[in-house]
Amino acid sequence: MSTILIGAGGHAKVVFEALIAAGSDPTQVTVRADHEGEFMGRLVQAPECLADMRGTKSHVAIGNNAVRIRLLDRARASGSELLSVVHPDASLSPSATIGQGTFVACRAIVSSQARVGHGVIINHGAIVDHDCVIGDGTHIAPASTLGGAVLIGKNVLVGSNATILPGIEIGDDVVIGAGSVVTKSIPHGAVWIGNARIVRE
Ligand SMILES: CC(=O)SCCNC(=O)CCNC(=O)[C@H](O)C(C)(C)COP(=O)(O)OP(=O)(O)OC[C@H]1O[C@@H](n2cnc3c(N)ncnc32)[C@H](O)[C@@H]1OP(=O)(O)O
Repeated sequence: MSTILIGAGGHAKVVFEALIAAGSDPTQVTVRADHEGEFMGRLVQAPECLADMRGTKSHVAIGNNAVRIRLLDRARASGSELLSVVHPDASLSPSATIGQGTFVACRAIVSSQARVGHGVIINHGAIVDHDCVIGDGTHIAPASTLGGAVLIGKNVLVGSNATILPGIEIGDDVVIGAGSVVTKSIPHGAVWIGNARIVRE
């Protein structure tokens, strides 16, 4: 069965190399995007091929959460089997689950009984500790750390190197700035930037 990588930007390069590292036959991987040109030494095909995707596996490799979910829904509706990609140097607990079309990058850790939704990115070196739940279309950016039993909604961006303390709940459509330390639960749609202040001296 041929594999279609949808996207030809920076995130797609990472997913492409992970696919190959995980054992996919490079000759069976085609790259489709809304611009033609070269991608990692191969030609990009125009996206009209997405109209009928029966008999294919596909992975949407686009960093923007909303665009990724839109194209993932389209690929599914066109009959494609949504492929999850786990880099062989990621650590995925046998008791964790990941949804369709999710990507787990090199050196990421998804720990015991974590539940990761569809179309999620767990990027390089991110830690999703035990019992975390991550909603569809969320991106856990490189080197960020979720303590145990953190609950994260849909379409969330956890910026690079952010830390979320254990048991915190994050609503849908939240953005957490790079390097932030999240010490309180965050409601839907909010933006959290920065670190906790001193509360005792
Ligand atoms: C492989 C990859 O690259 S994966 C990519 C992962 N992406 C990321 O990690 C990026 C996460 N995004 C951020 O951190 C962004 O800065 C956001 C979303 C939090 C804020 O973006 P914007 O709304 O555009 O805010 P803007 O850039 O206008 O900054 C507003 C203020 O917050 C400050 N600020 C922005 N981000 C941060 C941050 N992470 N930490 C501390 N301060 C910040 C800015 O300096 C600015 O301060 P000022 O008003 O004193 O000048």
